Amino acid sequence: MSLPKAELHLHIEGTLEPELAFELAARNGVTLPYGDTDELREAYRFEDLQSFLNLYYELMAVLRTERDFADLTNAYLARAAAQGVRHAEIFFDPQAHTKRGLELGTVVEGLWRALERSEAEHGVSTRLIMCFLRDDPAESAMETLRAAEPYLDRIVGIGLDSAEVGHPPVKFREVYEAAAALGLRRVAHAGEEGPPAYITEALDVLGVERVDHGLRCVEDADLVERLVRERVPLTLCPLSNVRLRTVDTLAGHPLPAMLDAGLMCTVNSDDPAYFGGYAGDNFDAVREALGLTDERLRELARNSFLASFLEDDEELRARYLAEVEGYEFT
Ligand SMILES: Nc1ncnc2[nH]cnc12
Ligand SMILES: [Zn+2]
Repeated sequence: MSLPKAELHLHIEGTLEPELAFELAARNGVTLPYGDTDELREAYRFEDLQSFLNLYYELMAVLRTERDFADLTNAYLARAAAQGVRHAEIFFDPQAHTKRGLELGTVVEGLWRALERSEAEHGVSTRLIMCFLRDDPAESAMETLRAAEPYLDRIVGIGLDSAEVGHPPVKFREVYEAAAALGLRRVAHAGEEGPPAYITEALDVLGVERVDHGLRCVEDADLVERLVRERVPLTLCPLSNVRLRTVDTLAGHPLPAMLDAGLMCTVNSDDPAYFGGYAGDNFDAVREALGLTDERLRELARNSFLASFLEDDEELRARYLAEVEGYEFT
């Protein structure tokens, strides 16, 4: 769907399509344990978040040089632009690369090569959000934050991702405090597989401004009421939820009830190469499976720009919002 939208929950490593994975493997002399792209696609049947993460981290082995990160990002931006994405706030997982021996600079410079040309080449404005792996020690996150200080002019904020259950937000209290002191915006995955209490903790202990997923808030009426009252944006990822089995079917997704409750929902793609679709595909899928009206879809698009970190360019945000209001559905 070409409805103008911002993508607020997108892991750049999760945009690695099988074809590009094999191309980069050949370029870098990396052997993948899959014969071809069809065999690799066969592996995209996930039981839960962890079974996906295992493949996600395995395939990162093909990303080795600045050029690889630039090519990956350019490929994403082209696909996103074709689906109406006008602004993208992009996550990356520095520790997943530094633990493989890459320099943080290789990753950031590579991403930046694509991002700095994105508005001119793809018509997509961008921001970069550095995520910490919550199943790694908090000390590693703190070291990563310190290592990123030379690049903070290119990084708008921090996030928290990877295996959620057993790794509550409070584990990263000091890291988030340090990031806040550096002027970084704060988001975190919470309530994807983890309990509603993790959402509350992300708000109260980490001071997050958006909750990534936040799906399981629906289990706690008081929490829903709070999220509505405080207008906390939730970056939902419907196709991801189906593939990772956090919902049984797309038709049973709580998105319509969440919108009816007054929650500030947005729709995003998470790891589109793995979950069957980019941002526009997610909009198409919820329209089809959940019967969302055009005005509901417009609300989701409006929310995406309102929830974006465009405070440094309110003129651009206003332009995007005007595009949303003027969009004619087909
Ligand atoms: N959906 C997701 N949840 C947690 N960590 C992730 N890393 C990449 N995608 C993720
Ligand atoms: Zn995610």
